[in-house]
Amino acid sequence: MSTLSLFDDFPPDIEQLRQEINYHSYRYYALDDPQITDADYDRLMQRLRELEAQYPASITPDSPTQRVGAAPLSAFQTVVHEMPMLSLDNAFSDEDLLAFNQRVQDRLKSAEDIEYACEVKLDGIAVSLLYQNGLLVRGATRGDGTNGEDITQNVRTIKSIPLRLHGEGFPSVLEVRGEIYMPKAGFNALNENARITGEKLFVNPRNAAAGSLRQLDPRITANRPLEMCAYSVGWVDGGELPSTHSNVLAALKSWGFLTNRETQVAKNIHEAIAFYRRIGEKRDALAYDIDGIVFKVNSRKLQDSLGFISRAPRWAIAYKFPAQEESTLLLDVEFQ
Ligand SMILES: NC(=O)c1cnc(OC2CCCC2)nc1N
Repeated sequence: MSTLSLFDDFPPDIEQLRQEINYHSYRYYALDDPQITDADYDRLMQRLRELEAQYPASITPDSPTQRVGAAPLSAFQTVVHEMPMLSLDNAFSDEDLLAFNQRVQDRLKSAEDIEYACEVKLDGIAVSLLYQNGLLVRGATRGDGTNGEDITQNVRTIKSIPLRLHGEGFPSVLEVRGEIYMPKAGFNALNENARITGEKLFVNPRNAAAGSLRQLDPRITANRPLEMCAYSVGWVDGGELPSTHSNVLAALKSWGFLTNRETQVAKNIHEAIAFYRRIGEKRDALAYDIDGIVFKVNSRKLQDSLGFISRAPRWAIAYKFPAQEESTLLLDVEFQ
């Protein structure tokens, strides 16, 4: 059956309604600027569910009604990352950061100021999302950097993860990397509910996010308040990326991803340190846990010439904040 005839048989508003809902999701999650109320959004979703129940053949994998799969998995499959997911070198003082900047300049044989992209370091679970021709085909944990776990069913339930990329100009193969985390408010509500129902409490939002992603039943994951923030690109094919990391983040936002609003470009390492101070002062007021700031050489050409030391890039460093109040760590198997 040709696509044309497929849609000929259904009222055209099913596809149009789907696109309208996806547009409102884009405005809500990527632009943080919704045009309709949550109640109106829910009414549109209810309408789509009714129409798809009437015309089941019209359902597409990227329909917003298809986020929660049915059958729980018996186990997670292993995914081999086409490009290793790297870890980050740490800095614990201004001196460490200045030394990092000096190493970058020495390596580049340049005394020029280095421009840095400055990002909050979200305290969640690193994840890889693979898109082919704009459709989400795979979600995986970082694992050991080379082998991760296939959690596609679970990432599909997270509303800030687009099932289909928005807009255009994206490469035919695009691997987006980011952090899945649980905002503080969602964590507190989840634990409040667990207290009432006598279920296990989570120690902190990171553990709660890891526990929620580790569920073999996606219906449980679907009920957890998880968000995903994109912060880099891995494997790319069939297209070019912008020349700076900050413009890659802008492109990811235009394609429908949540990117962190605190992100800024520092002209040099001294502005980077000022950014670290400023975010450090507002850390407790942020809606999510962070454990530092990630500084990345903004020029992707310079990133390529700097390369990596074994598993950590020479072009990026995490400047950590002092650990917050130590919580009694319950034994809990976690995703890396
Ligand atoms: N937890 C974060 O928020 C975070 C982690 N990692 C990175 O970038 C790494 C990825 C590959 C080299 C630099 N950025 C982040 N914002």
